[in-house]
Amino acid sequence: MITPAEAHQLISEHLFKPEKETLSFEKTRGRISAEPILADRDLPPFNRVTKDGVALHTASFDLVNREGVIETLRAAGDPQYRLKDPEKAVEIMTGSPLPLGTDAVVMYEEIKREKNRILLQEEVTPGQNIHPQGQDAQKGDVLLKAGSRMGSAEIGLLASVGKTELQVHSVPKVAIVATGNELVLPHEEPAPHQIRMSNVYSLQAGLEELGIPCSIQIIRDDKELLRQDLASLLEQNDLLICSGGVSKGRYDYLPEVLPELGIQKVFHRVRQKPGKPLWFGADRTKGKVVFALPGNPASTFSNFILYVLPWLRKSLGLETKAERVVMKEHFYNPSDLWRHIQVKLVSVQGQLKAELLTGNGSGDLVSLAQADGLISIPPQSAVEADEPVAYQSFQLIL
Ligand SMILES: Nc1nc2c(c(=O)[nH]1)N[C@H]1C(S)=C(S)[C@@H](COP(=O)(O)OP(=O)(O)OC[C@H]3O[C@@H](n4cnc5c(N)ncnc54)[C@H](O)[C@@H]3O)O[C@H]1N2
Ligand code: MOO
Repeated sequence: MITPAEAHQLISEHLFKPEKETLSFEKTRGRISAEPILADRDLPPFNRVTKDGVALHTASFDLVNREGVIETLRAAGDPQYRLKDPEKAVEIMTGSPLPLGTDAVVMYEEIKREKNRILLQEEVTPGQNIHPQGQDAQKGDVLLKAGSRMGSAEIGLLASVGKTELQVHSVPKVAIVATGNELVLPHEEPAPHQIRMSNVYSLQAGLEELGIPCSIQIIRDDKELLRQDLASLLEQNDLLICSGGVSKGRYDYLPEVLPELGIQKVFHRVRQKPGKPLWFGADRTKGKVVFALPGNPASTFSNFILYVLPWLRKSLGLETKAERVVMKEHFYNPSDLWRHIQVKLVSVQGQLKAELLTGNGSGDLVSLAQADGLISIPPQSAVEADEPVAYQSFQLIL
């Protein structure tokens, strides 16, 4: 049996090779850019007024008596105005270009006003309430490097620079496969010996959070059916994520059927709990990869987090950050397997610490829903309270 580190090494030798594709900017959520995003003009594009009030020229306006007259009114969206009489002021709105011939804006709250006459209540400094042209970025500046993940803020940025189409890395076509005769659909009433399938929906939701669409297929524990259905799924997809049917059971056919379909086994079984029976295989010539995850809910989910996600990250050219978290309490792992333990992050005197969740083993989906992530403890080793340990968050950011 191989170690988790050896499994990671082997997985990284069979990465998906993304191509470049162009998407409309609103559709890029979760995707990784394949080109830099440049400022198409200075940001802000003009000296932008940041308060509703009046613009004036500090050297010409009567700042001794702090009084003067409003020459005109301009709204945001009006072309830039040029002050005609330097001793006067322009009534101006947030978002307008600063009128030529003025160098400060006084907000309404600091003005007393009678018709067109104004009396300033406070000192005025040149440059106040002005967001200078090009202060955030200059035309041609790189705002986001190629390889950036498109989230909500990034999509707003694309809109602001008029980048309505973006080259991104393609993502693998993914099918999620549930196997098992005991499984029924979530809306069905299970017989006493049946269970509602849940794993595939966790995986689907996880992939969707990453901007990766997928299909779901349920296949009964029937060798011939598996052969047929998997063959057609392998035709149409780059990645299959199976859940269940990889252990020692009489009906655990995947390790036998997948190689018959050209998916060579890279490894089966990892020295870890949960998720020991993890099976990974690939068809190098066709560039297909299969993760067959053990069916217990906690095993499926932890293997997805610990192996499938890093595979996706590496395939898309993203680094995986090695996270660490401080333990709240002591833990000893007496077994010869790596233990991946669900933890909840709790605040202890202002510091986040990992509290162990003692669920009911790999089949326990209830404790999984309370966990924030997993810590990994090597075999026959202890971690003490306040000691940092390897941590993998359940937050599915690629
Ligand atoms: N003789 C041995 N038996 C088992 C071993 C072993 O080493 N020797 N390993 C155990 C471990 S560890 C795990 S984990 C499981 C993995 O088994 P399978 O991958 O073959 O999974 P199944 O037997 O099909 O299902 C296990 C369990 O999970 C439930 N399940 C399956 N699919 C779903 C789904 N989509 N949603 C919710 N729950 C699902 C299934 O009903 C079973 O209860 O094998 C041990 N056995
Ligand atoms: O490795 Mo299994 O996941 O303990 O139940």
